[in-house]
Amino acid sequence: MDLLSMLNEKQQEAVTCVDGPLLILAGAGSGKTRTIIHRIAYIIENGYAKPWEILALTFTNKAAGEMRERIDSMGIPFTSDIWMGTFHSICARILRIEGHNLGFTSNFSIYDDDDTKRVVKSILKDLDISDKEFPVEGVKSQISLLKNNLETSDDYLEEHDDFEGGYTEARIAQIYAEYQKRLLSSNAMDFDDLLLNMNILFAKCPEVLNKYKNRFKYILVDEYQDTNLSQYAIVSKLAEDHRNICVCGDDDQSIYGWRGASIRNILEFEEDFEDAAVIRLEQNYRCTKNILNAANGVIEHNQRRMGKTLFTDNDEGEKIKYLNANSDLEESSLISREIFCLNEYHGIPYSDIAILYRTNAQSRMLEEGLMRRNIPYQIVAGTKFYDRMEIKDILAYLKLIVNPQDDLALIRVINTPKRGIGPASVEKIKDYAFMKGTSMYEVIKHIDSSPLFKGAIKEKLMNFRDTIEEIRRLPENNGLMDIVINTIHLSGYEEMLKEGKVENASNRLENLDELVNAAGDFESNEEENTLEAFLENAALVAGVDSYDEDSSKVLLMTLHNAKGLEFNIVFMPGMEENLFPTYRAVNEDSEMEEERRLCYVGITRARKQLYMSSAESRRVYGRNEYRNPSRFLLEVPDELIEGTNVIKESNKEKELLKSSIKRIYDPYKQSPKKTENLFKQNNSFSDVDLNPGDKIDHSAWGVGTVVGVDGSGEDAKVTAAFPEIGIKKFMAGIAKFKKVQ
Ligand SMILES: Nc1ncnc2c1ncn2[C@@H]1O[C@H](COP(=O)(O)OP(=O)(O)OP(=O)(O)O)[C@@H](O)[C@H]1O
Ligand SMILES: [Mg+2]
Repeated sequence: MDLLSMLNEKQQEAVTCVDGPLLILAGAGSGKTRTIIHRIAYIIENGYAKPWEILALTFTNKAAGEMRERIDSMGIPFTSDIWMGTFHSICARILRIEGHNLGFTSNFSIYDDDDTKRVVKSILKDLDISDKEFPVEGVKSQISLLKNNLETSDDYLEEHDDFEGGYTEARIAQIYAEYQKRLLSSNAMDFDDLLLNMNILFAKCPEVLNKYKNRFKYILVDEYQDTNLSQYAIVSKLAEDHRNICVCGDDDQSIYGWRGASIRNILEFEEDFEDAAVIRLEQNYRCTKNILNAANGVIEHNQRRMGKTLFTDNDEGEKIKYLNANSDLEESSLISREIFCLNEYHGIPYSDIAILYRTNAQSRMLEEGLMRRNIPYQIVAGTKFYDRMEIKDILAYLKLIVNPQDDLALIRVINTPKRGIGPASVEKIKDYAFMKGTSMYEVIKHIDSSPLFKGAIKEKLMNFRDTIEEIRRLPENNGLMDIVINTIHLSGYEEMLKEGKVENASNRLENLDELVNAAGDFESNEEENTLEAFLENAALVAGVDSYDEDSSKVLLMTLHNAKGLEFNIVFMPGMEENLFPTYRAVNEDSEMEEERRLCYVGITRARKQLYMSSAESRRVYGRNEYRNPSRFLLEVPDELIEGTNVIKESNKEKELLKSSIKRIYDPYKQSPKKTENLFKQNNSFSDVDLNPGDKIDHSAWGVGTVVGVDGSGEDAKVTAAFPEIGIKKFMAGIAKFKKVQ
């Protein structure tokens, strides 16, 4: 197959200059992902490397699956041997083989968000730290940020072991160290550990690093603008000898700064890899002219850009349609009516249509609108099927039989279904295991000969042990699907649900059926179809990995989840100030630029037609709030956007609208002083009396919990924890926040 004929000249150049560092820097829809796919095929076909000598990192597992399929369809053999996946899944794979160097066995568990929170909670309890002072969510994000910036718990503890140097930091250091200790003794890693431990492993065991340096002759990274320091460190170490690293990205699409991703990685690639070739792709193949120009018009308002030009030979296409609604309810009706018409009168399949929104909370209203018109839809959510309670319970049984050291899994299942083993007994087992330096299951396993329990409770524990041992024997003569079916049965879970005493029992039974199906699919489709591999997949697969494109349903997802994807028709609802851009960004230039990049990502997902909409009032925290249209709407050049018959403004009114928006945000650009006054005026941030435990809404960091207050009045120093952001300190008199009830 002629691999080059389907590419333009620049793309061909990017595919054929195989050796040495290469940065493909290009705007949306210019074929970066396509170029990566062809480059891999080219490398293999021309004998530069075998499939198993190539490492390709993608942003989602779904993207990796699609890449593999595409390469396969080009007639390239052994594509399943290419190391292709997300950073997390590739690291998990390597750590299964090499983790013993760090004290993990190959069957370590992967803890998700919820598991992580449970561990933090129990540490706070054991160390007698109040979760009012250190909210679980805040501690969790703080640890995550430290990990992604390559701060190990040992280093951090060393730097902050002394309370004089900062109470909060010292406490966090203590919790972080204990957290790592517990994960290690449970033979478990959280998501960030997969990356951090990989770095620690490379630093600690040069021979392991060398092994993988030699194995991966070519490294390719898609969506490079959203890698964090920890990820960057992994690829740059792997590539430091041969330097055959090709990264592609778009600085204008960097949207994960809030999660620790660093645009620095793309900005400084040329410094990190001297004499790197840089190829710019300038032709967009995805969007109509109008859509592309609208996207360009918006992103131009950002200051911090590397600067790119992007053109398309595609048709001009339709103008962008703006729907203006009275309320969020009306917005959802307008959107579903439009979708209904597109399908009914224009024959557009539902699966061509996507609704992309800023926050998950917007989906409920949109869903209701679609339901009213019987429009089939599918939500691609960040929360996963595997997050449901019943699914997690059964997976915990499976995790426990794979990794008996996993205390968290044990605690989850020991009394689910109810077996009369109460918290006091669990605590007793935990303490005893701690004293003996062993796992809780190990204690239960030898409960017969243990003096720890007597009588009825001993019997109950022995029964539980027998159940687990029976489940443990399942893999000896059962395939994956039968293991799952039998676990649901033997654990007593099925009976519990069938008795109907649990809320939503029938729904949960259906979900468990779905889990059985998932196991069945995995068993027949995956080459490595072991229970271990299934559990790993369940831990790492995200909602966005599992949606079905062929299902003839409208897709709903957040703008963040839509990265890298394309749809014929895109709706962007909620184009309002304080929603998109989020209110957190209004006073913070760098956050505003990230919001604008997110808008650019949204617009450029559309191939043929884009709708944007806003509501004049929206229910927020149970109150109706008056809304102003988003500044991003007005940044779309006038000639590219049109109202439909539902648009209410006359041109004159539109002008008024525009000037009202200017009034809202122009002062922010002027002097900081003015901004502050304006903020105070608009939001009535008056003097507030704060105490630890109070919830506040901060202009930049969102809703958080006050951890400490030092001093009083305007000069008081406030320490507060913000989910996803971490612990922040600020002066009460200067910061912009309000107390929330
Ligand atoms: N040379 C080409 N000829 C025809 N179509 C192309 C060409 N290059 C890319 N395309 C098509 O353009 C669309 C966008 O390509 P691709 O998804 O690779 O872009 P991208 O740069 O990765 O976009 P994003 O920044 O959104 O990730 C795809 O449908 C792709 O098949
Ligand atoms: Mg792409």
